[in-house]
Amino acid sequence: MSIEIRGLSKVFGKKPVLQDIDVTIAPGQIYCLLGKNGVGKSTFLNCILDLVKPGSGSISLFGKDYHKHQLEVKQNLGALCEDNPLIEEFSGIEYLTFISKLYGLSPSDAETRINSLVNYFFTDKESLHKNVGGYSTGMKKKVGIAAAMLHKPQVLLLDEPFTGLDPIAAQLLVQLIRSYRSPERVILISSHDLNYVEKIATHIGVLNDGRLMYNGSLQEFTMNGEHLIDQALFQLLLPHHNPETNLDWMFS
Ligand SMILES: Nc1ncnc2c1ncn2[C@@H]1O[C@H](COP(=O)(O)OP(=O)(O)OP(=O)(O)O)[C@@H](O)[C@H]1O
Repeated sequence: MSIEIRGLSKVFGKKPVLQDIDVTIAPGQIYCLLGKNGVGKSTFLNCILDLVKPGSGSISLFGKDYHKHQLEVKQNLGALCEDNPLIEEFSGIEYLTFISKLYGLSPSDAETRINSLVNYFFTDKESLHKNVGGYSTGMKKKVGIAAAMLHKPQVLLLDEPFTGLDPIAAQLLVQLIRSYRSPERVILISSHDLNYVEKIATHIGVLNDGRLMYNGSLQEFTMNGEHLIDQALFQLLLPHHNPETNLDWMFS
């Protein structure tokens, strides 16, 4: 049931973004991928989603080679992409209904699941009957997350799920992700929101210079809670940073 990645590399132009990455993300884990802007987190997720073609390497999900068993793998995969593409001319309800049909849910199952997700995430349910094109960033994000989870995928990938959510919605998402975790499911999340990462992660991966600079448990990362997660990340990525460099002109 795991995600197995071996020798994954990707070059854009002349820039190596991912270099020979090996990682296994096991069932039951909530694996949070961290790293500076532009380091390749979305590229990594998009390779798993088959949205970006890797230069080399192999990806298998639940023991099945992605390319040999595309349909079976994709049926068990749910994803929120960073750009969260929705169909702007549909209402939120129409969009979720459309997604439920793509995954072959029966109309009654679809209705039950959509209603419960809508009740969970949206206080203003009226707006879900208006076109998605007029939604705020956070509302679109909630629709995207609901769409990713409607079919109860075994592998859930969420790229920056907290960005744009208000603190209430973000906390609801924290609870939802925690409850969704099970020994049969793998959850992989890319995020800069360390407060929320700290609440959900079982495992952490830190991408830097194309490689996984850290890959292990959250506990180990924070040295059993001795460090806050942001301190641990800062220490790992910028151990020699001098905050006093050359900004005197701004503060005088
Ligand atoms: N389609 C593309 N063509 C060319 N370069 C790309 C493409 N997609 C991404 N890149 C480059 O690959 C690098 C990694 O981008 P990516 O979006 O994966 O980073 P990220 O870690 O998700 O960044 P952020 O935290 O800012 O969202 C960046 O330098 C980006 O400019």
